[in-house]
Amino acid sequence: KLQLIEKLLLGWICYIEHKVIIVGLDNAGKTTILYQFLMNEVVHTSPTIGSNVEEIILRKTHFLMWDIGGQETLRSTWNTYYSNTEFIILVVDSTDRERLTMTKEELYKMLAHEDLHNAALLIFANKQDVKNSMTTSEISKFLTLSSIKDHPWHIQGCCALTGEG
Ligand SMILES: Nc1nc2c(ncn2[C@@H]2O[C@H](COP(=O)(O)OP(=O)(O)OP(=O)(O)O)[C@@H](O)[C@H]2O)c(=O)[nH]1
Ligand SMILES: [Mg+2]
Repeated sequence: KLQLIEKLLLGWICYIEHKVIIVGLDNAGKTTILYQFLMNEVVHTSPTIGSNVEEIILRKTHFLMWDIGGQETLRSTWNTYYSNTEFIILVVDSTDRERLTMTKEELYKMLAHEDLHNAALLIFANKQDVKNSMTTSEISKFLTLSSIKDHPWHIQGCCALTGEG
């Protein structure tokens, strides 16, 4: 039988909010993914100026999800969101071959930031519904994910419009 103090502790642990940041270049689908998570719906989005923040509860675990605008002028502000971040979700537009180099630069800049040294990384290869989009393994190779040893990471193909992945 749990002692009162253990019950209190357990309740408190379940209530702790885990901070998640959703980053990636503009038009990658970050806001679409956030609201697909939250409401299982495709919302009409416009480019995010600043950020959106929503609380999502999955299996009694609370996540505070920060969806940050990806336009070039906003990228220099990403680091103001880093403190206490446990999970980084990097959204890649799998149709945008030209800008994958830019994504790679942003990724490694982020991973080198001291405020993120304990964060785990999830990469969404979004827009898998589009014909001829890059596969997760192509993206993984291009981003040299296998070289990342100091952060746990995972790459997942998805389509924010259907919620697949
Ligand atoms: N075909 C397809 N289109 C998508 C998908 N996900 C998002 N989109 C579209 O991509 C466009 C940009 O989506 P947003 O979610 O606004 O992109 P964002 O990453 O939040 O962009 P910023 O806020 O500017 O950083 C929208 O027109 C979406 O409908 C997807 O999986 N497949
Ligand atoms: Mg957005």
